[in-house]
Amino acid sequence: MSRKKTPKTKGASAPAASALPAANGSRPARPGTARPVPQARPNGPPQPGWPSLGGGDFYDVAFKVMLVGDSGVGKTCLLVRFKDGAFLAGTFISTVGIDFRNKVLDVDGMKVKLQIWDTAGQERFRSVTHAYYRDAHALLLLYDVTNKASFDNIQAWLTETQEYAQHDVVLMLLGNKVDSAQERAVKREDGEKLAKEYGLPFMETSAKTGLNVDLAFTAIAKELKQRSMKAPSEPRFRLHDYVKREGRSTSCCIP
Ligand SMILES: Nc1nc2c(ncn2[C@@H]2O[C@H](COP(=O)(O)OP(=O)(O)OP(=O)(O)O)[C@@H](O)[C@H]2O)c(=O)[nH]1
Ligand SMILES: [Mg+2]
Repeated sequence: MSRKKTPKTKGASAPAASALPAANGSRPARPGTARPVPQARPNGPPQPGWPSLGGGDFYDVAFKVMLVGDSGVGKTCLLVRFKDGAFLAGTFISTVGIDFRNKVLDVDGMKVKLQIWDTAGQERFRSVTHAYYRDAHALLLLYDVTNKASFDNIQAWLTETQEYAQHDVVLMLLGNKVDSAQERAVKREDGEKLAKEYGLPFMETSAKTGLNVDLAFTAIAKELKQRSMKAPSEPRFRLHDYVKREGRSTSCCIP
């Protein structure tokens, strides 16, 4: 069994479209940085005595996750919340092209690296994002609960997904900005109904408070990890059940 270390210069499988710069002050998107396939190690428990994983450099298996949805729904903020535990308040700076961040999670004793691609929601970048769908192992479809149009557009995003993504891609629907209760324009039940219609796991999130943010990515990591194991020793992970059980609603909790 070998434990992988995030290479300084990464593989060159991503479409060249990632050469577009990011306008949001994060690292510019670089070409050729995506990993094409889950890099599963042979099954088995992690070896003792490996170097400290403090820097998040080492991983057993890696997956590519994409955030998609209309401009302004909070994709970049969700990613920043997950990666850095912070909220990008203030002026909204729309993503240009595509950007990514890596995060390694400990999932039941295995280091799962998520390479998370933050796409631009603006129409003019659509052709850029199309090129990335095919390598994605999971897609998080976001709408903004204060913006009905972003919810109505989810069907169009699903159509794109069907057209460009792998048929077995893991999907999850997220209604973001639930902290803005006064401005809510999409009821939780409507999100649930849409999710049910398409057979998607669903949660409401807030990049501002952090509600359900870690949970959404952890659920995806668990599902992808399990799928990558040829003969899983653990009981089958059920994404829908997990999200239903663990997801919190705005009324019940402080994240
Ligand atoms: N109240 C609240 N505001 C949020 C939340 N998430 C994002 N925002 C705000 O919504 C605006 C848009 O957020 P972004 O994350 O940049 O949106 P995006 O989906 O990445 O937009 P594009 O890059 O254009 O596709 C910003 O002003 C954020 O501060 C949230 O959970 N709650
Ligand atoms: Mg963005």
